[in-house]
Amino acid sequence: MNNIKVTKEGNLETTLRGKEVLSIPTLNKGVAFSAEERKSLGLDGLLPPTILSLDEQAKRAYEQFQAQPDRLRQNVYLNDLQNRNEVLFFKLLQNHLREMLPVVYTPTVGEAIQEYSHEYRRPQGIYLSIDNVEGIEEAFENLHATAGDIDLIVATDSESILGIGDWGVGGINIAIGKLAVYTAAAGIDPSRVIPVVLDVGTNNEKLLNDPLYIGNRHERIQGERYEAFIDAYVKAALKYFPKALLHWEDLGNKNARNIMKKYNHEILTFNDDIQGTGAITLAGVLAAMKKTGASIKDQRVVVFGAGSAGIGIADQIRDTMVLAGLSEEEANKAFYTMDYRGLLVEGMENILDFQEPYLRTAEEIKDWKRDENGQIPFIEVIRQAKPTILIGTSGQSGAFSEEIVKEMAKHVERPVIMPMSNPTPLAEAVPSDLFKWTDGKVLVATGSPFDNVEYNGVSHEIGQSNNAFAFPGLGLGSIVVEAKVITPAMFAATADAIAESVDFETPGSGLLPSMSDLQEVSIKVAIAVAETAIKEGVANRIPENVEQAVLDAMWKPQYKQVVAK
Ligand SMILES: NC(=O)C1=CN([C@@H]2O[C@H](COP(=O)(O)OP(=O)(O)OC[C@H]3O[C@@H](n4cnc5c(N)ncnc54)[C@H](O)[C@@H]3O)[C@@H](O)[C@H]2O)C=CC1
Ligand SMILES: CC(=O)C(=O)O
Ligand SMILES: [Mg+2]
Repeated sequence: MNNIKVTKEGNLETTLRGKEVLSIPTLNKGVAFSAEERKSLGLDGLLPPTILSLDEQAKRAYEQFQAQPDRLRQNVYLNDLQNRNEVLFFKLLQNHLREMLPVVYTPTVGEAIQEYSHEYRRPQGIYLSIDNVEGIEEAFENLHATAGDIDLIVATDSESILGIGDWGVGGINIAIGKLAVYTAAAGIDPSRVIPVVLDVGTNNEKLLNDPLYIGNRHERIQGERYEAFIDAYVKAALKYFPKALLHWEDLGNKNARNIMKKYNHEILTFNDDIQGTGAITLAGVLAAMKKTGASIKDQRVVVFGAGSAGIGIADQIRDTMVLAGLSEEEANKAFYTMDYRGLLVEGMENILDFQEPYLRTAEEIKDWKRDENGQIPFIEVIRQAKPTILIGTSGQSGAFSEEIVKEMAKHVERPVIMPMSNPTPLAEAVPSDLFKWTDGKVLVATGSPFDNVEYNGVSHEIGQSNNAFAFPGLGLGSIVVEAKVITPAMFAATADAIAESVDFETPGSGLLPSMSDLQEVSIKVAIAVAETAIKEGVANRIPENVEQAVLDAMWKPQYKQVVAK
C-alpha cells in the first residue's frame, strides 16, 4: 500500500497515525508497540500502558482461542485476529500449527464457508462480480498496490468447494485458508498475496433464499460470459501484478480443465485440485512403493470419483508409470475410473474429455456383472480389477465399506487406500475401520486430519494426503525463480521431495510426513521446484544459491519496527 513502505533496513515506514495505524493488520502490533513507536505514531493514550512482547501476546491469544466453544467459533476468532494483527495471527498459527491447521483449513473452513454471510464481519481480499466485468480493473486499482507488490493470487468461483458443493461468495474463505497455509508452511509474505472470489452467482437454493446472503443472488452464469469474465480477471491480475502466480481453487471440473488448457502453457498458474492434489497423492503412492518394495509399473488403481482431483491424480501417477518404462497405453490401462454411475466405460454418455484416456473398452468388461441399471458397480470393479491402490475423491461419506475393503484385501498383501475427500465427514472411510477390516495391513492416507490408530500395540500415524503439502512449496519455489510457467517436471519434483521426507524407520509412521513437519517439507519442495524450473529453462531469475534464496525469501512472524514518515 502507498502509505506503508518497507525500508532498506527492514522497518515499516508509514504516513498513517493514531487509530489508522491500529486498524491496519499489517501494521498493528497492539500493546506490543514500543514507547518510542507510540510517541512517533500518535498512539499515546490510545493503548493500555503496559507493553507486551509478541510471545506474551501469543500466550494471551492462545487462551482466548481455547476459550471458544467450538471449532467454528475458533475459526471466526482466528479470522478476526488475522484482520487485527497479522504477525500475531501467524505467530499463533506457527506455535500451534497441528492444532490450528484443521481450524483455518479443512475441515472447519468448510463450516466457515457455509456460514459466511452470517459470520461476516469485515471484507478480506477482493470480490469480483460477473455483473460488473468493467469493475475488475477498478477493484485491483483500489488495492493501491504497485506492480512488484504481489506474488500470489488465489482465486475461486466456489462451484465445487471441498466436497460440499457450491457456496457462492463464501468461497472466498477457501482462498483465505489456502493463503494462510502458504504463509504458515512456506513463509509466503501475507502482505504480498490476494484472495479473490469470482462471483458468478450460485445454484445453491439455500443461499439464494437466504435474506442475509451477500453474494450475487442469481443462478451461476456459464458459457461465453463466464469465459469472458475469467479472461478479464486473468488480464487484469497480470496487468497490475505481472509476476504473480495465479492459483485456481475449487472450480467446477469442466471449467477447471478448460482454464488449465487455456492458460497453463502461457502464464505462471496452476490448478490446485487437479495438479496440487496429483502431486501429493503421487508422493503417497511413491512412499507406499518404498514401504512395500513394489514397483509403480505393477500397480492397478481404482479412482473412485473421476472429477478434478481423481483424474488429476490418475494423470500424475500415469505419467510416473510412463517414466518408469510403461507405454502411455499400458499406463492408462492401469486405471479404473468411476463416477456416480459406476465404472467409466467407452460409449457411456456425458464422458468428460479428461476422463477419456482411462475408459475401459466394452470388450474388456464384457463378462463383468452389471447392476439393474446396466452399470458396473464398485464391488464388481474391485473383484475384477483387483486394485493395489484405491483412491477416494468422490465426496461420498463411507463409500469404502467393509465389503469393498475386505474384497480388496483378499487380492493384495498391502492395500493402499486413500480416502481423500474433505471435509472429514465426507471421507470415504475412517482409518480405524480400514485397519480393522484389513487386519492392520492397510497403508492409508486421508485428505482431512485423523487421530492416530492404535492397532496391535502400535500407534499408527495417519498421513494427510492433502495438497497442503504440495502447493506452498510449489508456490514459493516458483516465486523465488520467477518461473514463467509450471512444468510437469516441477509437479514431479514436488511429489519426489514430499516422498523423500516420509519417515520409513519409525514403526507406525504415516504414509506421508507428519503435519508438524509441514514447514520443513515445504522448504524441500520449494528448493526442488526452483531447481527443476532452472533445469527446465523456465526460470527468469537464477539465484547463485537456490537453497539460500528460498530461505531468504521466507517471511517470518516477527514484528518489524514501525517508523513514522
Ligand atoms: N485431499 C486433497 O488434497 C483433495 C481432496 N479433494 C476432495 O475430493 C473430492 C472431490 O473433489 P473434486 O474432484 O474437486 O470434485 P469433482 O466434482 O470434480 O469430482 C467428484 C467426482 O465424484 C463423482 N461421484 C459423485 N458421486 C459418486 C458416487 N456415488 N460414486 C462414485 N463417484 C461419485 C462425481 O461424478 C465426480 O466425478 C472432494 O471431497 C474434495 O474435498 C479435492 C482436492 C484435493
Ligand atoms: C484440499 C482441497 O483442495 C479440496 O478438498 O478441495
Ligand atoms: Mg480444493
